[in-house]
Amino acid sequence: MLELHHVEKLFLGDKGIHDITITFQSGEIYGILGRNGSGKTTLLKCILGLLEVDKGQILLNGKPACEQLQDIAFASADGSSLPYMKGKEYGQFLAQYYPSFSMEDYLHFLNRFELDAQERIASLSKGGKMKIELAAAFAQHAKLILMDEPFTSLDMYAKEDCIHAVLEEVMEERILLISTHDIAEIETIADGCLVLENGRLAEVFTMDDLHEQGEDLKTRLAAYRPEKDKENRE
Ligand SMILES: Nc1ncnc2c1ncn2[C@@H]1O[C@H](COP(=O)(O)OP(=O)(O)OP(=O)(O)O)[C@@H](O)[C@H]1O
Repeated sequence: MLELHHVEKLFLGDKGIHDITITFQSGEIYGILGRNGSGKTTLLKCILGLLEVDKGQILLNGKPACEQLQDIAFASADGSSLPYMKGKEYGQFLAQYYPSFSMEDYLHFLNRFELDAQERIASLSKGGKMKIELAAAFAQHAKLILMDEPFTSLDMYAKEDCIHAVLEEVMEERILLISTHDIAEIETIADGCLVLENGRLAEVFTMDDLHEQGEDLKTRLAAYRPEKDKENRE
């Protein structure tokens, strides 16, 4: 279980995230949605301990998440891999740090994503770099997997592969949080979504509830379109 209690991280000018309280159960996939600048990446970085929170608590299975980094995987479109390494070397590097990292699984995912393990990461395309991140995140066998914009640079086939891999990797003891603007993809895989607006938790819903109400993500998110935009479209 991942619990966030009144989490706050503010940058200059009151930007960041304010008073976020939410709980995710193991076995769940949640989409983190919201307009540009709404706080999605900040939230993920706080959970990962890359940003120190100003207030609040983040607990993974009852203990501070920042003390369990071995159990948290992060795949980001910004790239956290080491570009001067070859794909295979990067896996060997990670295996030294994460006891649960499986080199066999990592190479399996590289192969599945049609990546050459001997190619230098720096020379890969944006989508190629994202695939390295995803392969590393899946191979870490972490209890919590955080993905920041995983679909953005993937082609349609790689998106499909990624979706299948995500679904295969979800297990009872694991939580996946995916920050994304790709609502078609997240609608396919998520159990639920949370929406951030100006750094605050605007709403949380399960996909079952959404569909029972006869809505889809696109219609639900239309409520967050700025008034000016709405007027221009009418
Ligand atoms: N290191 C930082 N210093 C100052 N302000 C920051 C910093 N990081 C983020 N912010 C601000 O905090 C707010 C939330 O940013 P964040 O990157 O979390 O948004 P986001 O929802 O991930 O956006 P996007 O969809 O564009 O990726 C923005 O106003 C951003 O400018």
